[in-house]
Amino acid sequence: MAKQFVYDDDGDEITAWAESEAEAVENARSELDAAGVDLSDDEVRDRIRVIPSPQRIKSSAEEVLMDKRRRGGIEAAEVVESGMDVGLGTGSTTAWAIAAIGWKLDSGELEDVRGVATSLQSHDLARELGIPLTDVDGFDGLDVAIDGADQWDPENPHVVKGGGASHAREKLVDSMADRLVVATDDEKRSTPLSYPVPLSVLPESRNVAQRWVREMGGEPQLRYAEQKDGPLFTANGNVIVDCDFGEMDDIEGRATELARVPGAQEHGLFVDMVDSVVYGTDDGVDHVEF
Ligand SMILES: O=C[C@H](O)[C@H](O)[C@H](O)COP(=O)(O)O
Repeated sequence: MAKQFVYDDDGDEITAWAESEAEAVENARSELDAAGVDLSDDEVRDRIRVIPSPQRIKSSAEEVLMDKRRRGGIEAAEVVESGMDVGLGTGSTTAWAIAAIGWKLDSGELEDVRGVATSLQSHDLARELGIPLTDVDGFDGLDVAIDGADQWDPENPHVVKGGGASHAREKLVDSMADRLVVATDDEKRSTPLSYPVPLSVLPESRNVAQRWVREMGGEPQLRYAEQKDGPLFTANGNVIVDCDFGEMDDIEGRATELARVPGAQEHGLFVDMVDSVVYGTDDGVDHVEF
């Protein structure tokens, strides 16, 4: 995980990013010297916190560090209260929500929160931040889930998810929550939704699935891995067909059709599941409630 040093002196914020604590102290030292601030190494270490590392997330470093995603994620964590059981989503925006929950537990602002991760990467981030974790078998339901979106609709409680191939476990965890809060940014807003829908299928059904999607009027694309030959495999050993239908006016109809594809495991349409959207903008954060 990456480290961030934060120092706020009368509203002047000094930040130094690094991959290790030693590097963070060193970077912080040069920032502090330049600003003429005198802090001991121990004081510097006290102000270093864990932040999401771009290497562990599908998105590029630029996306992970994008201000509006960071703002959206951190603000979304405000819904978490002490004693809650929380679904922890996946992606560059939710990573900031997970980080913010960890910081609040560390400072004592939150107590007795348990998380259920929607992916290995969210599990590892939460563990490093000291968030107690369990799995779906430990619960009948969760108080809230915070998750990202590849596209969201400001007029309807639906999102497209699965850009990071984690939509199956996300749907399981998110559907268990009394409230699903989507953490995102204003650039992913669209009415109607039109983002290609990820459909995870058994590897053997990849060609059949693509034929079915073409017959539905969609344009299928098998998702290929980076730094590995051939298709990308999900955490459960399935492959992904991204299905481009253009604008989806009948989202319930699309969801039903996709679920019928032979060998389909899960699709990335989250229909009627969203309770709130918290989205970062160029100059702040906004909310939509459903
Ligand atoms: O499979 C990945 C998830 O559905 C993510 O929540 C989604 O791709 C959004 O991720 P990000 O916030 O990185 O754009």
